[in-house]
Parts: sequence; C-alpha cells; structure tokens
Amino acid sequence: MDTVIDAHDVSKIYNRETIPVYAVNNVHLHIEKGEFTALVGPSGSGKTTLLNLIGGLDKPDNGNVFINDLDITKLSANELIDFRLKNIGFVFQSFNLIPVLTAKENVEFIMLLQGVKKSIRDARVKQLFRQIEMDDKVDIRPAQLSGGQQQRVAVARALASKPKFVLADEPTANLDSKSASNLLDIMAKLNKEEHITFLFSTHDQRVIERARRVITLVDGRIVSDTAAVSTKHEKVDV
Ligand SMILES: Nc1ncnc2c1ncn2[C@@H]1O[C@H](COP(=O)(O)OP(=O)(O)OP(=O)(O)O)[C@@H](O)[C@H]1O
Repeated sequence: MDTVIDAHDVSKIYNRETIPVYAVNNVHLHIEKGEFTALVGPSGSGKTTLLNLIGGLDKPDNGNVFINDLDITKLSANELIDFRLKNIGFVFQSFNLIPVLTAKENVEFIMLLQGVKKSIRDARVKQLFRQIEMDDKVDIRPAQLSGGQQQRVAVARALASKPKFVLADEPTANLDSKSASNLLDIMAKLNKEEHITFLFSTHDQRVIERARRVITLVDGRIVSDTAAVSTKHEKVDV
C-alpha cells in the first residue's frame, strides 16, 4: 500500500489558558494513494481544523503528520510554504480565485511561482481545462463564471503542480445541486482515471453518497470510518 497521509495521534487545542477546546483530539488517520474520502460530522466537530493540520496550514499541539513519510510538523514556516506549493492541492468553499486574473492565469499562477517553463505550463493548462470541461472559458475572469465553473477552475488550480493529494474543505457548500453534482463527476473522474487522491470535508448528503470512504468526526474524535462497497457501506476498524 502507498500511504500518502499518516496523521499520528494528532491534537489541536484552542484556548488552552481559559476554557480549552479540543478541536482535534488524538486522531489517527491513514490515507492511501487513490482514495476518494469524505470527512463528515456536525458543525464544530473539527473537520476544517483536521484538514488544516494535514495540509500544513496549521501545526498540531501534539502528534505528527507524515506526508509520504516526511513529518511536516518538523518543517519551518518557509519550508512548509514550499512543501505545500509542491505537494498539496487546496480547494476551498469560497473558490478563492484571484479576481483580476483570467481562469487560465489562475491555474497557471502556482506553476509561474515554481518557475515552470512556458511550453510545459501551456500544455498542462490545456490538459487541465480539458479535464474540467472548460476549454472555451480559459480567458474569462472569475466574476463572469458561475459558482460551479469557478470551483472547477479551483480544482484545476489545485492540480496544476501535480500534487500528491487534494484537500477540499466543503467544496460544494456554495453550489446549487446541478453544479455540485457536476463538480463531483469531475473530481470522481480525475480520481478514477488519473488516480488523484481526494480528501474532502462535507455536510452535503449527495457528496457523502459519492465517497468511497466516509470518516465521521464528533468533538474532534473519529467515531466511525466506513468503506463503501458498491452502494453499500461496510464498517472498517477505527
Ligand atoms: N481559531 C480558533 N480559535 C478558537 N477556537 C477555534 C478556532 N478554530 C476553530 N475553533 C473551534 O474548534 C472546533 C472545531 O472547529 P472546526 O472549524 O474545525 O469545525 P468544523 O467541523 O470544520 O465545523 P463546520 O462544519 O461548521 O465548518 C469548534 O469548537 C471551533 O469553535
């Protein structure tokens, strides 16, 4: 098995000095290459905090986060920035595209920061826009795109530097059901055909139904971990 994410006994405690909040509480989580996994749970159960710890956007108070065997909790702030840029794709609830850039420029941006040469950038952008089925929208700015189209561009941007995995925090929260379903189709296709690993948090039942593994958090702890077998879900060890 090819483990991409190994969160080991990870905790994040807010307000330690007053009334402590155990946002993530002794969590162990393994994600293998090629997974399509949903993180679910009530509001405030720690989904965003856990994704931020795995993505190196925040540091745990206890425990370690290994990404392909590298303990990212040991990296300095600058090393983490570089590591994230090369290894992790992020998709946010609110799309977070840069408004003054076109769709193509948004997708190209990280490759420009990495000094990727133009011919390679152009080929990658072309391939990504084909994959998100938006070849005809490359030169359009985010404000002229629908929410669903903006989120598809955000997925393309997340994939631009060929990350080891994509973290998506409530990617369909701001989408109507047709756009949400379309986004899921594209993510599922990228997962199936390109073996892209996705870990996403969601409240959306339609998204949960599409996941192949569903991990439930309550009060910062994993309370269930189920693997889908065709349309059924089968319990696995937590
Ligand atoms: N910066 C912070 N300072 C203090 N408490 C925080 C902070 N961020 C999150 N929390 C608390 O940590 C807990 C987990 O929050 P988190 O945002 O991770 O939950 P969530 O499952 O993503 O919620 P939602 O589904 O509403 O987005 C909550 O009790 C929240 O109030």
